[in-house]
Amino acid sequence: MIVAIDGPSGTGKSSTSKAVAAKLGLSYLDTGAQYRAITWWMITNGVDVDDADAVASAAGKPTIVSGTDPSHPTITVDGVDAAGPIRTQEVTSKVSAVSAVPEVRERITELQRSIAASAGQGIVVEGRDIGTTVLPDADLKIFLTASPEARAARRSGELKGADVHATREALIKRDAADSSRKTSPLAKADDAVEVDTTDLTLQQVIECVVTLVEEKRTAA
Ligand SMILES: Nc1ncnc2c1ncn2[C@@H]1O[C@H](COP(=O)(O)OP(=O)(O)O)[C@@H](O)[C@H]1O
Ligand SMILES: Nc1ccn([C@@H]2O[C@H](COP(=O)(O)OP(=O)(O)O)[C@@H](O)[C@H]2O)c(=O)n1
Repeated sequence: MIVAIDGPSGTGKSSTSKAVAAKLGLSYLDTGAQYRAITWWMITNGVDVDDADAVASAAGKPTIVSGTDPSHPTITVDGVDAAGPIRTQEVTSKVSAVSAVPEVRERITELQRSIAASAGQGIVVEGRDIGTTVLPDADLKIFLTASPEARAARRSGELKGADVHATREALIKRDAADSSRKTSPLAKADDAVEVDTTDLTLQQVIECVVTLVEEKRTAA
């Protein structure tokens, strides 16, 4: 069972995917964490993230390893735990530039496909282009949405004290960059089920996705 969950930032992809995977005994992959990890490596190694050629030449250098246990997801870069550093404002503001570079996407997509192929019990993979590009044959595709206001309120709740207005503007800017890039943009697959989470609790979203997976399993 391969489940692809895509959507913009703050729609609930990570929390939903982790909970659904844990409940159904599936593995879990946060593909945004992988793009954040390669961005962190570029920053740490002095690569100018706005120089696409420099990013492309360095794309093959870091070794990124994702742990796929939904109750304890991990990410390392060259053997170093990157879970903390990949969540800084600096990485968040630079990740869209790095993830738009085709050589980066090629490398990370290959990694994602090999992780999905080796997940014995199945996997929930969340990101921006999973249903459209990475795993177009996924058994179930979900596209989560929510209003920019709801997403900004959720995100600024996490980043304690962050200004909701500034958070909303940053989210909108990142979505626009992710949706307009040439290679594998953020997009809903034609066969994805769209779930608007604006007025749903996280628990309701989890139940909705679990029901959809169970329906697929029964039909298979
Ligand atoms: N339906 C929901 N209602 C309220 N808060 C939610 C909901 N879904 C997720 N959240 C909260 O919003 C924040 C962002 O969720 P997250 O799963 O990280 O989104 P994404 O992975 O899409 O960026 C988290 O703090 C999460 O607990
Ligand atoms: N499949 C994916 C996942 C993430 N990304 C990029 O990685 C960034 C960070 O993704 P994320 O899922 O960690 O973002 P948040 O929703 O947590 O803010 C996105 O803004 C995209 O630029 C991507 O290009 N393709």
